[in-house]
Amino acid sequence: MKLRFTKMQGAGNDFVVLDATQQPLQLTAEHYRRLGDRRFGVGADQILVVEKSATPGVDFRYRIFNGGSGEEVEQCGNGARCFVRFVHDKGLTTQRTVRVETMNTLLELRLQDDGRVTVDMNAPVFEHARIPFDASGLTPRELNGFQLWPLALGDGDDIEVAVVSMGNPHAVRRVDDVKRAPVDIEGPQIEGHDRFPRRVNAGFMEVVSRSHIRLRVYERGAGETLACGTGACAAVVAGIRLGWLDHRVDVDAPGGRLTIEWAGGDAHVLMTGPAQTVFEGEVEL
Ligand SMILES: N[C@@H](CCC[C@H](N)C(=O)O)C(=O)O
Repeated sequence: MKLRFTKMQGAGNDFVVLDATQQPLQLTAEHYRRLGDRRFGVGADQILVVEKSATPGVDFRYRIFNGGSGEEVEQCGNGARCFVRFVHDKGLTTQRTVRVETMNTLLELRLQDDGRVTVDMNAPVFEHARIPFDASGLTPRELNGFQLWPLALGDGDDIEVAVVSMGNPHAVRRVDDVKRAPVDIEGPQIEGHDRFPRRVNAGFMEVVSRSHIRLRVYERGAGETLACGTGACAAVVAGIRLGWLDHRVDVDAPGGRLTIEWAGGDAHVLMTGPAQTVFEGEVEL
């Protein structure tokens, strides 16, 4: 089977984007892993499938598959920005504000005049059952009315994480120097920790000032990526709840900068950042 694709990136988080608006795609997890494979396929952190929506008032549906595992997941912030760029560049819409449904949410996205995209990422979710996170028997450290949870890792060390869902699960750990953070060792241990029944994205956040953090994320099903949009939202939300950050924060990931705004409470999280096409191609699967 031959498949046309667009390769895109947002702050270095890279995607294979497939247009399924004209006819549905019948791909398996193995196909998605193959597309994500940097040696035997195209290479991408995630594969995004753009479809028509059957819901009134919603412009598109887009589905997200992790490139490492091939599993379908709920949410992808950098992917959402690339999705908007894609539907514009392909002439699938001329609207600058687009409404799209993912597996579990509706997002509203706005293509800015400078080419960046702002995504309304909805309100963060803290209920453990909805993350999901199993805190039974754990005693958290309270800070500013929010909790840091102890997590025992394989080597016997206990770390502390804040937990939040941005539609997908995140554990955020504060570190002194993100360049030296043990992302490659602790990342997989946190991702597969049995306190997270659906696994988790593991963020390592260095607080530079109240409006600036540095962040690395070991993503569920993809490994460490150059940026994670939902990870940036989760880190800023956790940092605000813990009293470390103000309401508008620049997040420097290894691949670029995202700006995250959150007023707290039930307010929606806004994420702004770049989205670019890298090349187009055809692949034999
Ligand atoms: N790169 C993403 C997140 C993609 C999904 C994630 N790996 C998961 O499994 O939840 C982003 O920009 O948010």
